[in-house]
Amino acid sequence: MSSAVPDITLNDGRTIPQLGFGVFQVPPAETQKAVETAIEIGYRHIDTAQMYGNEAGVGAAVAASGLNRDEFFLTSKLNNGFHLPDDARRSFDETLKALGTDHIDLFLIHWPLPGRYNGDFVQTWNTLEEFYRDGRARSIGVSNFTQHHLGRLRAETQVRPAVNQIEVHPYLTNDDLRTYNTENEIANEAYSPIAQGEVLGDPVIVDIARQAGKSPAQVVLRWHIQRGDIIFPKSKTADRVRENFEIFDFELDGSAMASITSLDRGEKGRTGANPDTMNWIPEN
Ligand SMILES: NC(=O)C1=CN([C@@H]2O[C@H](COP(=O)(O)OP(=O)(O)OC[C@H]3O[C@@H](n4cnc5c(N)ncnc54)[C@H](OP(=O)(O)O)[C@@H]3O)[C@@H](O)[C@H]2O)C=CC1
Ligand SMILES: O=C1CO[C@H](CO)[C@@H](O)[C@@H]1O
Repeated sequence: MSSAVPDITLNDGRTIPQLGFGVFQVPPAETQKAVETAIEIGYRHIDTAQMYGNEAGVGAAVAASGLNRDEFFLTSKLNNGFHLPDDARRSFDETLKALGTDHIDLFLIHWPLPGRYNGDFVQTWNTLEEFYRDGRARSIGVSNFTQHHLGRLRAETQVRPAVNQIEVHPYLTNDDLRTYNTENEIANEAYSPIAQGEVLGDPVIVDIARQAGKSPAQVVLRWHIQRGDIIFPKSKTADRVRENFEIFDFELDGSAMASITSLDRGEKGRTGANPDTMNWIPEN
């Protein structure tokens, strides 16, 4: 992969660019253009999901780029209504078709859905293991899993998740779960890295940004990079997409890192759903 973006090595030996572009809430009709802009800027890692309804736009942008498929790192996620094995197989085929590829770089279980399917995300994981073994998913992982979900996978399945994609930002540092992931060689992917914009006006962050000569978003994204997490901020605004990419020419010192980490509000800082109660299945 060519760019200043560092690679992280996953537990299966594959590598993933530490910075990518997320497309949650990018409308399907605008996704191709948004991803083309990101590709022009230099992004090669794109994070989508069946739930976002915009995989085809991602695929169209990759095709239009004229770059080789292996220049890209593409992630998608199994939608909540498709945990049963045959549904997962069918929807995985649709994901590959929409993305216009015969393999995906990383495929995740989007949510563990504790109250659905008798909580049997283990069976769902076994189905993702099939995709991994037949080579159509180069890496497999999970999202919104906590320690007890991961403990079951560890005890009852063969392939360890390569990543756990969880909410992490200065208002929800999620450090206990991050540490658990690290101890189990599961890479941390930090979603909603700027808390969907909510942390950008924080006086501590604004002050550090002023001193660094950078924007609040750049400072927060840099904080994630220095913590070693994989991030994929989302923006529909080209200037912001560029700004979010320009985070490799400065460094935060230990005191700035600690000040940002101390903004943690625990559960109160969460912007999305709680993994232990989230059972929502989209209508389609
Ligand atoms: N696995 C999961 O359950 C989840 C995964 N995700 C993934 O994580 C990605 C990122 O998280 P997301 O929830 O989108 O939130 P982010 O933390 O990336 O924030 C996105 C918001 O911040 C704004 N923004 C982006 N860059 C800047 C900037 N430089 N200055 C000011 N504002 C900015 C955007 O506005 P605008 O677009 O208008 O420019 C948008 O409103 C998602 O796209 C998705 O891929 C997210 C949620 C859940
Ligand atoms: O990725 C996601 C984006 O937001 C959805 C809810 O609004 C979440 O369910 C999902 O995890």
